[in-house]
Amino acid sequence: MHIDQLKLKNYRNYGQLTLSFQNRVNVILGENAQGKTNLMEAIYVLAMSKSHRTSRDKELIRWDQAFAKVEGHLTNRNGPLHMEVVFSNQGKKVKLNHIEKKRLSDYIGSCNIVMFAPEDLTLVKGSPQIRRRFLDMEMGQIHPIYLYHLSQYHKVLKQRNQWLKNVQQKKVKADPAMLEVMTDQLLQSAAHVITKRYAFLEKLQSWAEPIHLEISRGKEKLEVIYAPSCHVSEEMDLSTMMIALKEEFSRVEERELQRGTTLIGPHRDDLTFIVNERNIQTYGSQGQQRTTALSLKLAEIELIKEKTGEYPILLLDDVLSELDDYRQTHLLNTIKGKVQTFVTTTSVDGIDHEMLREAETFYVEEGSIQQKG
Ligand SMILES: Nc1ncnc2c1ncn2[C@@H]1O[C@H](COP(=O)(O)OP(=O)(O)OP(=O)(O)O)[C@@H](O)[C@H]1O
Repeated sequence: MHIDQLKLKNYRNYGQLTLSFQNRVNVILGENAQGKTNLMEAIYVLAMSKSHRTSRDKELIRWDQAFAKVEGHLTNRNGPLHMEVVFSNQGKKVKLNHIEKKRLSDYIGSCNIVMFAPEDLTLVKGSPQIRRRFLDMEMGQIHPIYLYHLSQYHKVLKQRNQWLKNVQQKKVKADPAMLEVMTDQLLQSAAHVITKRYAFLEKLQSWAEPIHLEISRGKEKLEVIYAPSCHVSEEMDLSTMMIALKEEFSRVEERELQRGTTLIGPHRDDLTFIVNERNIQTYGSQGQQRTTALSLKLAEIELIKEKTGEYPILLLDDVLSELDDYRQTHLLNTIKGKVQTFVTTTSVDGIDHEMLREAETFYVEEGSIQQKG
């Protein structure tokens, strides 16, 4: 799958912009703060209908403008595809082949994207939130139904948390029947989310392990493990998981009423990365963490290919220079000739790879772009 043309209107620091891309590698060159990441973000937004770096859609609209529009002509295995996202005061609208889609899950998944940005290098050591976000974003693309269960979960979680808070502040009575209704609703979506996460991780692991072994020159065995916030396990099917969750919720009920919030569930779950049987969150070197992040991204690319039948578009935002020569070469060799790739960098000096020499180059300066073949 690839993007042939991207059009932006009032997006971040771009007024109006139309760019045509090469099927393979496109290099976006420019000084700091000129709009390189904004361009990558726009491609991400086109695919996912939201930004990878902010949840506030308003930030995407160019200052003092009423709306922002990202539009793309793409080609996938079924032929040409037109995608469009508009942000305005009335919220967000998405269109697929010029037809508005009311449900985002009917839109997301039409264009698969893998983004590798400096933030991803904190995937291992950063907060659990970063790892959950990684799971949610990646899974949402290949299993739109996952997004449905996840949004149901968050909807009920919000209500349940509000109610628990009201009880804690003695604004409402702790009615056990009320709590049970909300808990039952919550654990149903929770069970869907958790079983799907387990299944996804098993697949991801099967791709990431050999990739990681290769990048570490045969020295490191990577395991990615789901770390749930309560006693559930991979072997449980959906109904067993619901029964287990019910027990877990009754176990923490009193504490939840005291604390005024939901203490267990997918919003508290995490991932653990083990290399050669050691947890690298605690013991990993910087290099091991980088290699892990890279292995996971490369695994995702293969996973998407396996699931959808075609390679995703790859966005490498300012990360090539963060990797050493060996990892850079490994990354570029892996994607060579098969994945449409966008690379941003302030300079190509330190990156010596035939792929970049053959690439289309775009120079970004203060929200305007010049193309050089
Ligand atoms: N909504 C907006 N409207 C107008 N300009 C914006 C908006 N949001 C961000 N900008 C501007 O975009 C620029 C940042 O662009 P971007 O993040 O793409 O930088 P970059 O080229 O990737 O730089 P770096 O190499 O430092 O990451 C800043 O000058 C910022 O002021």
